[in-house]
Amino acid sequence: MNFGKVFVIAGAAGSGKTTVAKYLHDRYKMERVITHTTRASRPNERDGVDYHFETPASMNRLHLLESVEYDHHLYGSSLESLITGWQTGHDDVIVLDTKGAITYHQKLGDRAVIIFLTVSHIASLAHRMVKRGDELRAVHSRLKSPEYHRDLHLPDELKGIANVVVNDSWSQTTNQIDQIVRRISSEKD
Ligand SMILES: Nc1nc2c(ncn2[C@@H]2O[C@H](COP(=O)(O)OP(=O)(O)O)[C@@H](O)[C@H]2O)c(=O)[nH]1
Ligand SMILES: Nc1ncnc2c1ncn2[C@@H]1O[C@H](COP(=O)(O)OP(=O)(O)O)[C@@H](O)[C@H]1O
Repeated sequence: MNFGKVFVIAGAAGSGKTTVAKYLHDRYKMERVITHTTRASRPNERDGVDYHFETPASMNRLHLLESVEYDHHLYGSSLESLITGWQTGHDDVIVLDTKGAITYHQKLGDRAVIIFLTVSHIASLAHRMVKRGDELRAVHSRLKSPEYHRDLHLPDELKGIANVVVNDSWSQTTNQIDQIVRRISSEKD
């Protein structure tokens, strides 16, 4: 089988990770890797499409490549789902926290293309979460969590490795993402 790349989208809550993952799927046919979580689904989220929604017991039975605790809930991804994506002949795209991005870099090396999203004004993150339809209680919990504050900044382990994209203007973001995809694809040739 032809193993491809996995584009790992990391960054703070509300920074646009899911939006960028959807763009990479729509524009470049990348396969979205659906990860597992024990958190409750949000309005408009569907099981098997946005996440595989799990109970702590069902999460425990999975064979995960890596897993993390984020804002009191478990999240994890499997090697099997990466391989299923590559079997389509396309690259994969996955949305992870920065701890997961570090693990992917350590385990997969150049096969993992890390994109770290940030914004110029931190306050816009909470506004985007509210606009997205998150419950206010969930937004407050997120803003209080140490993981949210940790993921505002690029971790030392990914300095010089991750492609940093400031997602203030969507048109500038797509330009930058297009440049990254072109560079990676020219390195493959
Ligand atoms: N390490 C890791 N992180 C994950 C996984 N699935 C989701 N995440 C991350 O967990 C964090 C919380 O995700 P979510 O509850 O959907 O909140 P959001 O960032 O506001 O969209 C985000 O940083 C996700 O990227 C996974 O399988 N592994
Ligand atoms: N450049 C941008 N300008 C304004 N809103 C944006 C931008 N990028 C994403 N959004 C919006 O911000 C909200 C959060 O984006 P999302 O992709 O869900 O973030 P994350 O997955 O990182 O939590 C969504 O409603 C999305 O449509």
